[in-house]
Amino acid sequence: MAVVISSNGNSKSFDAKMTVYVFICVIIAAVGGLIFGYDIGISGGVTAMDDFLKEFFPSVYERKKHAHENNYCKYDNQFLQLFTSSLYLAALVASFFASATCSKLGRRPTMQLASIFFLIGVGLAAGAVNIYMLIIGRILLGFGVGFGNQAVPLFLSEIAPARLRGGLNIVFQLMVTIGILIANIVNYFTSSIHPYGWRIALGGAGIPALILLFGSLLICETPTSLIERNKTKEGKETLKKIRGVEDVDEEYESIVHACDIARQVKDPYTKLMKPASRPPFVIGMLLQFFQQFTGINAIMFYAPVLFQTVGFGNDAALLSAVVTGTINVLSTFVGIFLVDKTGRRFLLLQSSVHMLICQLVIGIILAKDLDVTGTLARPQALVVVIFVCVYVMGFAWSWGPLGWLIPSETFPLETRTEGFALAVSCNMFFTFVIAQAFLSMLCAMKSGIFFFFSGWIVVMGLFALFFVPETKGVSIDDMRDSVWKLHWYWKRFMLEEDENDVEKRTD
Ligand SMILES: OC[C@H]1O[C@](O)(CO)[C@@H](O)[C@@H]1O
Repeated sequence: MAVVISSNGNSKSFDAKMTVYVFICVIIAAVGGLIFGYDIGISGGVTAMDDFLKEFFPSVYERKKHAHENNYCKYDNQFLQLFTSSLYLAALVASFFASATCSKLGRRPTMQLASIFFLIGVGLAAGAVNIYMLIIGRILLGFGVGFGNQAVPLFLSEIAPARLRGGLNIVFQLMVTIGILIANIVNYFTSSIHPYGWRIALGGAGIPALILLFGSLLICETPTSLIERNKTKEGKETLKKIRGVEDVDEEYESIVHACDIARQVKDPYTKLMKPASRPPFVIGMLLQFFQQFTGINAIMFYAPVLFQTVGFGNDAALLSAVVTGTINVLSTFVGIFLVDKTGRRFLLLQSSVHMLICQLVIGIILAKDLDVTGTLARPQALVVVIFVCVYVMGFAWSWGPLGWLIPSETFPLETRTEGFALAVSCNMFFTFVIAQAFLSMLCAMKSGIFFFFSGWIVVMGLFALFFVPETKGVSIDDMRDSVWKLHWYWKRFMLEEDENDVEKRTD
């Protein structure tokens, strides 16, 4: 599969306007990110709603009602965690199928399939009369996420003029954060609607799913996908339409050339295992692991539960989640603004120190000041919320968007989509692990969970310091010469590959 993705806008620039049509396409496609964010944000609120618990998890409800002591454990239930995490497991599996439909059928049909999965999933989850319907609904939503997260970033990158690709890449993450925020607001209002507020909350995802379904009838297929599937004439016409200029020959030729090279690589997954692929592969996969082990989703999924756990009432807990959601969105704009100015490394390193301090402060307050009923006095609870907010800020301008941006700009073209697909499924896998384990970990480790994540933040900060080179301003097709070959550690893999090539030639 051949995809031309540039994320820093420094690759060859072709004549192109930012057309209204491209703008509409970007907004419609990015609705896929919004649905993903909505699903992330909604489950924490729903699992804190009494009506929902009474209907599907009566034992958790009873425990919650009588929870005075051992407050950390009132939500610890594998089925309840499965409600949240089944979606990510399904998305992980689906992203491999989505990678195939993306190349065989195109990006647009893959997005349409995503919206159909979303709609059926929403119907089942919101209309659920038993736990099976609920979980199957979440699984179908997960298929939607898998198909959407594979197709949308590729679509955005291929449709955007080269000089705007970096910013547009982060629009995906921006929409994710907006989706989380909308879900937090919906949770806040629907929690007081009895007995079916939770159905409205889960059903809310139907609106963006419909927008994606009908909106995707208006948008075009990407030129790369058309040319890749030998629809060269249509590809060229589409390129003219989205670029708003008549002379697109140079860009058209470059896509044809990229497709030719990519076709020569018979097995991109084998190629990914070769030494020369080691730097982007290791960095791409580890960034996903680290992104999730910052502990962000412990906060995102369970913010309302977490705030309740540390002593806020139901309403106040949901409201605090709305505040963190707003900070998440606003701080992502900071990331968009800074990423090409300060560079990637600065953001990764700054935020590691920043997030480490926050996690430690939260951990220390909880360890010291939680009383026997598991609640905090108001002043300390307020400090916890403030540090959660400051923590979210740091994540939102660094490990959040860079987790998607760096893998999309460091793989060479011939393994770019496969590498990216692996990164997406890796992200889903670790999101699943955190979603499934967090409540049990919170129950077992108590405030220690924050020290656990602090430990990982130290590791990722050191990894960024020693192993993530700066890619700002480097053309994406020049990573090998300008980045990897000059890096103190990664250069050995380039030399190994060069030596292998020489040996092959002399044989
Ligand atoms: O904004 C936070 C959200 O961003 C992600 O890392 C995706 O990039 C999610 O896993 C997380 O919930």
